[in-house]
Amino acid sequence: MANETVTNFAAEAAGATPAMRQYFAAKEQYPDCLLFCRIGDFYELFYEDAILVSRLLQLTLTARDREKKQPMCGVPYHAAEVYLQKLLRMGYKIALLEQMEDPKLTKSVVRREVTRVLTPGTALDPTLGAEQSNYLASVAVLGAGAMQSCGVALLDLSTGEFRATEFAGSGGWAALVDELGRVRPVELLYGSGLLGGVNLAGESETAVGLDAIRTKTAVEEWVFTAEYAVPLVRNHFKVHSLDGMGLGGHEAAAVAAGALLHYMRATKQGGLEHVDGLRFYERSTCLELDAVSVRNLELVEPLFSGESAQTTLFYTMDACCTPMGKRLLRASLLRPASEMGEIEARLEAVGEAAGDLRRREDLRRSMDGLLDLERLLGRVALDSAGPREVMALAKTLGCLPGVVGAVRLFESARWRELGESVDPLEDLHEMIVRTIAEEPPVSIGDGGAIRVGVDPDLDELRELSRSGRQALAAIEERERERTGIGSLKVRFNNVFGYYLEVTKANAKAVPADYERKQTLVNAERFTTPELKEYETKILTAQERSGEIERRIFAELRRQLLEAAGRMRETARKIAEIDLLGCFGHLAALRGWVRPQVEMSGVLEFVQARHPVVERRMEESGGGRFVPNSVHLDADVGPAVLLITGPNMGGKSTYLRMAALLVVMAQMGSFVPAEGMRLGLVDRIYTRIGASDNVARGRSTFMVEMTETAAILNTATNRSLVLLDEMGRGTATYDGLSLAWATVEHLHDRIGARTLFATHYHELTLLADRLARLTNLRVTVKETAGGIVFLHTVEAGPASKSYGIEVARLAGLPSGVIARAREVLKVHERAETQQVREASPTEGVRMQMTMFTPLSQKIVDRLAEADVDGLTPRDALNLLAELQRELKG
Ligand SMILES: Nc1ncnc2c1ncn2[C@@H]1O[C@H](COP(=O)(O)OP(=O)(O)OP(=O)(O)O)[C@@H](O)[C@H]1O
Repeated sequence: MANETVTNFAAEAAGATPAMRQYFAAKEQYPDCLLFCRIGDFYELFYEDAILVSRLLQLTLTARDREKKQPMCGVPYHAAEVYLQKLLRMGYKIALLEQMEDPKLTKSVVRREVTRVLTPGTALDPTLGAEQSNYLASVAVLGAGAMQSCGVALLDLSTGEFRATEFAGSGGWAALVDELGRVRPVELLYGSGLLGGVNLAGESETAVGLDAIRTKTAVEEWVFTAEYAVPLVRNHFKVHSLDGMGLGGHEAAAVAAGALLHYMRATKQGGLEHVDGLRFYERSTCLELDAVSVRNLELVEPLFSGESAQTTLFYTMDACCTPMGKRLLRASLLRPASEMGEIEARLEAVGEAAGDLRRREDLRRSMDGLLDLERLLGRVALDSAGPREVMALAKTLGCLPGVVGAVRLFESARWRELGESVDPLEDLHEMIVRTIAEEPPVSIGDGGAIRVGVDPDLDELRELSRSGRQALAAIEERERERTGIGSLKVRFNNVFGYYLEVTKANAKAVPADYERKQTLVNAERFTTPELKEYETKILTAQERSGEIERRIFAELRRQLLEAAGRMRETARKIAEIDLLGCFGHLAALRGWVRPQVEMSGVLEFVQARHPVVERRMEESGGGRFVPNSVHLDADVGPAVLLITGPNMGGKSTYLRMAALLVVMAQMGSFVPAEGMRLGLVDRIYTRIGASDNVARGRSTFMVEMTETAAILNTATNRSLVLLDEMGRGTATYDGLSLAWATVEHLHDRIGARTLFATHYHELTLLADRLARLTNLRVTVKETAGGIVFLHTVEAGPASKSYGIEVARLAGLPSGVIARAREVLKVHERAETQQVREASPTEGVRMQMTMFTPLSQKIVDRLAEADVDGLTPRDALNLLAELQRELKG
């Protein structure tokens, strides 16, 4: 997010002090960044930056000059981190202009340079949840039209995960935007010409994609050329060809990745050692969920921001023990598998874990102490890990053999594979424990981080400074006796080094060989030649041991980073182990069953429950979820289920339940039902409820139609389509006609398994015409006191609508309810009349009459007219008459 600069820095620089000239030069170089300029113990901001930041962070705005022409605000250097993180979270970019020399040692002005640019996608956010990723994304578009290919690369610096993919053809851009909508990067890099050249909103109206990305950074266009970007990738990974990463023939993906690496360099991000691999991935290898469905189904985030995350499937299924497992769970929810073998292997492993409480609990307990291996490694690579964090890494590594042991007690193929292939990294654990002290200090500069026995020189120097300190204690004792001053103390500070301190009152008793160093209000400080000698000894010893500790620590860091690839591989395996354990745990705890997956068009579940709603009802003690069944078969049986029934009856819940169970099954999890048969689904489409896109300038109806268009244009007979209350956002007849035609198209042309919930009772008549459409209804019981929702779904169309009843339950004034009943009666009578008038032999026409009565009469007249027998005059008269009728 560029902050607009209005100050003319070139003009300001002309009469500026040397320090400010440095500032202006840096500002020119990084115009889209907030420039934090280090001056002494503060970071200062000037001009527009100062005005903006003082407002955003509630800082006091001052000025550098009397005339207040140079606004200024600042934050203390030591507390800067908090402020920087806040600004990054708001989407701003920050350049740090640091002092490159010790001000004490320079006579002229201190040299300053921008040492690092912090951006939302490159800075580590300490508040990031374990399951969340912090993606920096980059997009590259090569070619045009049918030859176009759109590449995207994603890097999570906190874990080192780096992957790329591309989408070819004219629909490539829309697919890419959709992918971004699902991944939700915090920052997006693009070629400076791109976002202007491609109509962002136009091609993909439905996309949650680009709008949601707060920080978009334009990079020079030439960076996105294959000649420049591809060699960057090759050089970074030290490979001759990108084929090994699966990137051969995927130039757009490689270019996006290269541009991303360029940006890391341009913003001076050090420590990319843990980014040791780049992986090409393909969306088609998983069950595709577009950004709209991910949102509608509340897979990982609640539908409306600000709502509790408890409505998400992620929350309901998160029983993972480790942060790696949580991240994999989240990723799997967004990309469930679509390959039979993979799903079966997982289900088998989950089944084994679910059936054996002892082994399962042993496994889960063995993962209890595991910290975030990937993030710790990330911190080591970025050189922000101190000795304590390295020790924490060791503790985590120390748990690995236990995990491996527990995994090996299982027998199914997937467990065996994992048990045999996971590297317990015992050598790395050993290496750290051998090097770092048991209870190390936070920072390496504090001393004492390296274990005794690692380096003889270090041990000797430590001994020296220790004996030196002992000698000082002895001096203190001796001098107290010699001078008779009981309160005499040997002390130390950074400015004066070691000194003898006596109170003012005792100053007279000081011997002649004491040399005065400093006078305070209540005390005098002295030194002696002997003290000086020890001081030099101790300080040099400390300095030298500090150097040795730093050297050893850096060497350890280097060795750890050399093994970064192994650690990341292990972290991946641990994530998988954790996830399978979690699924096993959930299956056993909640009585979920193994779905039967097959290559067919079937979707069938018996007595299924919506996992999230059921859990929430349990937690709030709000009754019991009523299980329901579904039977669909895209190949031979019913392909479209049309669900009618009152508001609040449970239609949406039923639809969502179907989709969630498919997602769960294809992730390899058991499902909340008595039984489930699932012919693998290639893609889930959802068109559910009103979207809040209105805020972004698109009408609800427009969004609904764009989403429906996407479904009708791309769904296959292996897809699952959910349509909830389609056509509501426009005039009743328009909406009904569109819904009608959509159902026909899905039924006749696509044959996708479809669940269609609607309030248009007229649609239930479609069952007479469409052989593979089945009517279902949610049931209610009418009692003397009103209606009771039973939430059971049964065969047949709903007999009547209960809108007014539901409105009464909602507390509409009784006068309004009574009047609504009257109006309804009038309308119902009129409608019945029209139905009677229509020819009973022509079923289709009768249905049409129900919602286009007027035009139908005209159509009938036209059909009856004997065109050959009409004179031109009669024809004109007929035309005039029909028009009159139309105009009413
Ligand atoms: N099978 C069920 N068992 C128990 N409660 C249920 C069940 N299905 C739905 N409910 C509850 O009933 C309420 C209404 O459900 P839902 O939103 O699915 O109804 P709807 O028919 O789609 O309503 P509308 O037409 O107004 O959108 C929700 O609070 C939901 O938790």
